[in-house]
Amino acid sequence: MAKTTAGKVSITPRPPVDLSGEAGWVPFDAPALVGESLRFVSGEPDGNRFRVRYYRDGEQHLQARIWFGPETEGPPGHAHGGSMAAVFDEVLGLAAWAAGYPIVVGNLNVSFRNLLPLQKVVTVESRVVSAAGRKVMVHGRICHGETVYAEGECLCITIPGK
Ligand SMILES: CCCCC/C=C\C/C=C\C/C=C\C/C=C\CCCC(=O)SCCNC(=O)CCNC(=O)[C@H](O)C(C)(C)COP(=O)(O)OP(=O)(O)OC[C@H]1O[C@@H](n2cnc3c(N)ncnc32)[C@H](O)[C@@H]1OP(=O)(O)O
Repeated sequence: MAKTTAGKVSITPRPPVDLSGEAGWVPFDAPALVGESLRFVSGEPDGNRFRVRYYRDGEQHLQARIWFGPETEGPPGHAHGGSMAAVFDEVLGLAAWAAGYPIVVGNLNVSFRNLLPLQKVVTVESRVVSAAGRKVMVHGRICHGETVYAEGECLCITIPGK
């Protein structure tokens, strides 16, 4: 933390983080699919909130590598639950779009399983598990290795005319 000449507090940018994917993952260009609107989570790739990179795995599932920066803090030293919910809203909604469904999120259930330490790179896995009529169900989890930090169940509703 440092004071600028105008007296405002500025937060020192953190160094680059490794958001590389696993073998067989292919980078996924989210803005090319849905435009530049995903700024709440993905908008500051060098900032201190989230840093995100999207991939598709060998089975075409959307995967995200996400760094939860210091500005996502909730419990001291750990990510705010709402920050994890925001990540699920974007990643699971985007997973439905990537699977060909023009949707908005109608309902999102999040189970917080473990406190997520700040400044950790985690993986957000996603699976489109069903599609019936206008309802598309997408499941996901925020995890690192064997540790699951949160699980999300997302009911997406297709937008008529899109
Ligand atoms: C001007 C609109 C622009 C829309 C966006 C356009 C383009 C988007 C372009 C790019 C997208 C960019 C990024 C995409 C990637 C990630 C996005 C992030 C995800 C989000 O950040 S997105 C924001 C948060 N999201 C909302 O802001 C939604 C607000 N909301 C609504 O817009 C309506 O509420 C809607 C459309 C959901 C439904 O409204 P509706 O009138 O079209 O349809 P209806 O109510 O009849 O529901 C039909 C059937 O779904 C069931 N159903 C509905 N809602 C349910 C619920 N909550 N729980 C359980 N079941 C539910 C009903 O029970 C019925 O089921 P049944 O047919 O069996 O009766």
